[in-house]
Amino acid sequence: MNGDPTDAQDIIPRVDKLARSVSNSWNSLSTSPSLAFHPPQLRRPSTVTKPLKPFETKNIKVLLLENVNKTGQDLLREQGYIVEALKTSLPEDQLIEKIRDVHVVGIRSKTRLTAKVLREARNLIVIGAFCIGTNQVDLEFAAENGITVFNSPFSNSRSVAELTIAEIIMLSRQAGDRSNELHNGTWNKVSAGCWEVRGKTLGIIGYGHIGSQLSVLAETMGMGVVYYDVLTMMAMGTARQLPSLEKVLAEADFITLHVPELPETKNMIGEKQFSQMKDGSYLINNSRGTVVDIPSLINASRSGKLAGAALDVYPNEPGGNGDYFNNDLNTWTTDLRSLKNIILTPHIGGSTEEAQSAIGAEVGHALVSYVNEGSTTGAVNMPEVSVRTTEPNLARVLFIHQNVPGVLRKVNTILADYNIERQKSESRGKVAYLMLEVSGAGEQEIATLYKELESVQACIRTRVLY
Ligand SMILES: NC(=O)c1ccc[n+]([C@@H]2O[C@H](COP(=O)([O-])OP(=O)(O)OC[C@H]3O[C@@H](n4cnc5c(N)ncnc54)[C@H](O)[C@@H]3O)[C@@H](O)[C@H]2O)c1
Ligand SMILES: O=C(O)CC[C@@H](O)C(=O)O
Repeated sequence: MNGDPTDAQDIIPRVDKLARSVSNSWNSLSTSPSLAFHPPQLRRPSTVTKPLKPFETKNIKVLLLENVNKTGQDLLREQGYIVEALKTSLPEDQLIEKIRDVHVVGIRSKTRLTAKVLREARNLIVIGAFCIGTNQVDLEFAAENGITVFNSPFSNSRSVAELTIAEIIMLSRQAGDRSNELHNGTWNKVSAGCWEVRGKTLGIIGYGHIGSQLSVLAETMGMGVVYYDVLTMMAMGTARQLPSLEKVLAEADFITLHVPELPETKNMIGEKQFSQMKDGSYLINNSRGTVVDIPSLINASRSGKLAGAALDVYPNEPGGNGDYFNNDLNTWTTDLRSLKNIILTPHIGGSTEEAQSAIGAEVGHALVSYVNEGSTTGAVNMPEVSVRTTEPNLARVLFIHQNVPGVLRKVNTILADYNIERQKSESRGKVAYLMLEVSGAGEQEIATLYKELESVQACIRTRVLY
């Protein structure tokens, strides 16, 4: 990352340097910025052969995939980081090649950052998921290897809720089919099986950010709302929480899914659940493709049990744009395309200018704040720690370590001769994060301190900002 080839043999004795901008509002340290860290798989005592030096911001390498919004890209470029932005995700082999060298990676929903991929990402310190879902990242492996993950928990929620409202009306009026027919030259003016949504019941599965926002919008259109959530959630307006999925399925005219991808939500709606729905009901899935068993949906649609469906997400989605649905992306793609009154959209629920720009700003700021200051506020897999200071001439130590007894004692022994100005520590599962600032340490002392901290058995990753 300092321009040397990142050969594992070379890295072991090397103290890496990362950039720290002096010219941005996130930078609370006014001293010459510098940062050192050691890659996770090199977590063992090593000899620091090069002294720590203040470093250049241009040494931070960022890889952005999946067309991350310009707001986010600009924010990172303004820091002086070297940013490579690609429009698509990458197949695993190409991803592994690219990710080897970078300190920051930004993705959306298509890039799978598995343990296999992350193991190769020896310089990676942080992942930005420029979306809500983080199911595409092995969060536990990342945390246990000192890689912090950020997302944007609600910047696109409104966009998803609005799309869902549009789909409820479009399905209820069979407007998608009528539009397709007219595109093909056929005038087909019918009212049979077309309904107003006023007075109908919407069943929301997963009453979080999106589900609860949708609840408010649906009530303003005169719909009744019932919902199911594993947690007890405060009802918006006159909505009612029901005690089971089955009860919501039995009562609602429209079912809409807003749960995360989890082992418990896989095929949450299958043959049995379709049989529990009202005849002639509608299903909308704008959450994750694994939540609905597609062959069961095809059966329910063909049998007339379902009067319509809208799908924005699929168990298997392509990494970029193209004519994938012509080429049987999944075994059932052709069957799905042949169904009546089914709206198929290419995972665009959160794809609005407003949402993407807000996500770019939110995740971009979180990445800068982590790289430049070590702040994990809002991280999805790390203990949340941040320290704000305006004092000059401090060295900030960031120490991610295994959450085992005795570590703080060892660290404080190492630091015994320094004046610790402040110290914060938090744990989360198997990982703990200690952030502290010392005054009066020169470059040589910092190099020694770094070396000693890094040799603590439980150390996962340490960086020193000065
Ligand atoms: N189509 C898109 O473009 C798009 C955009 C944004 C989000 N999403 C997806 O939508 C999901 C929901 O988003 P959100 O922001 O509302 O998330 P959220 O975390 O705010 O809410 C999810 C809710 O689901 C509940 N839940 C979890 N497991 C459940 C289960 N087994 N049964 C019932 N309820 C359960 C949770 O308790 C929570 O209240 C995201 O995880 C993401 O995968 C899709
Ligand atoms: O933009 C995307 O690719 C994902 C959108 C959505 O599914 C999310 O999780 O926020």
